[in-house]
Amino acid sequence: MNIGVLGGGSWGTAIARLLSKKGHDVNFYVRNKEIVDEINIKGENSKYLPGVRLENIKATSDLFEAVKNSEVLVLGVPTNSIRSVLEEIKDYVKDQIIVNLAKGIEVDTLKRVSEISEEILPNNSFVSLSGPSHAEEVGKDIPTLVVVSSKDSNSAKKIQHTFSGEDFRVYTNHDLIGVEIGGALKNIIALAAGMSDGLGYGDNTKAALMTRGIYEMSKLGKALGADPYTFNGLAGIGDLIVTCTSMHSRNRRAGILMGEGLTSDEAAIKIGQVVEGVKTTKSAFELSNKYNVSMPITHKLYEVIYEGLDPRKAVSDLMKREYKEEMEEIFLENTKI
Ligand SMILES: NC(=O)C1=CN([C@@H]2O[C@H](COP(=O)(O)OP(=O)(O)OC[C@H]3O[C@@H](n4cnc5c(N)ncnc54)[C@H](O)[C@@H]3O)[C@@H](O)[C@H]2O)C=CC1
Ligand SMILES: O=C(CO)COP(=O)(O)O
Repeated sequence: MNIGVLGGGSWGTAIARLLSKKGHDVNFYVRNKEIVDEINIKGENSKYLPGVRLENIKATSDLFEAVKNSEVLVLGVPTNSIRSVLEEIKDYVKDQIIVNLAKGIEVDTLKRVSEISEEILPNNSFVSLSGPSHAEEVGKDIPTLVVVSSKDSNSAKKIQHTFSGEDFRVYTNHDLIGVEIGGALKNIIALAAGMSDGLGYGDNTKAALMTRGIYEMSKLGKALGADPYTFNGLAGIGDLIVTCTSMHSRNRRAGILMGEGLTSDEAAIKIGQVVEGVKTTKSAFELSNKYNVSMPITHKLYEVIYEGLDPRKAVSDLMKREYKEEMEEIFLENTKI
């Protein structure tokens, strides 16, 4: 199959390699010309995925070239660049299936990536790929399980078969909202878990953040129309575990730096790659207000990032909240768990 992969960061590169190893013809759009040359001449993207050999991938800085003959188009750019990339390609796109890799909620519109795609490319099927999958490990063929979701189950199944391989097992899930919201919100909790590590707190604190974190992710998901059970799966708890515990995680590492005293901007510069959780914290904060969902961790993180609250004070504020029942009645209503 002829596949265009758009976005030459770590995840786009790992996925371009995975698809080319499966025998697909990969046209890889990378904005930076020096990286294009390095991939084509030396078979490496040393800035974003050092030490990983890239073979049979045609990198190009010509967006049209990557789009024109493709049957599937993979979006590997960060969430807040998706709109501008889709606007740029919309006149050349035919009937390709769009596969999104980004995990976030657009900050200006509070839209999920599927909603942005539907707005700009209403006639193209859209599939979201999510789950615990660091590029650094997929680039080394370490066994990984992910999930794909779409409103069109045939497209989801097609992408499941297109991407699955010996070391990369793809499930389908019918709950597109849950899959997208899980992937986006886990980055917020990973920032908080990293911050807890940076402050010198322990495993108890991190386990608490992860457990209460998945609860608030599920609550917002439910309010937005997701099946809360999806948050028990790969796109929910699975991705939350890997992002809160792995040193590959950009969000966790940024959180550690913030716990050590850096601002979110300083931390993001030091990481040198997209830290999606920073903007998603703002999106989720606004969604939780709009839908009247209590999300205390997200709200405290919002205050740390956008209002300069001291992270140690944020933890102490969370500890001093009124005593309550673990699960709210309203959440348990019509919930399968
Ligand atoms: N890195 C990982 O292990 C994983 C990342 N993701 C998600 O994938 C998305 C991309 O993440 P990474 O690859 O880690 O980011 P990254 O920071 O490594 O790379 C982002 C790439 O997008 C390019 N880009 C940004 N705006 C662009 C535009 N308008 N036009 C063309 N290129 C543009 C940048 O130049 C850069 O090459 C994020 O939403 C992230 O949450 C999901 C799963 C795993
Ligand atoms: O989504 C990811 C792993 O599943 C990547 O998370 P980070 O962006 O925090 O590295």
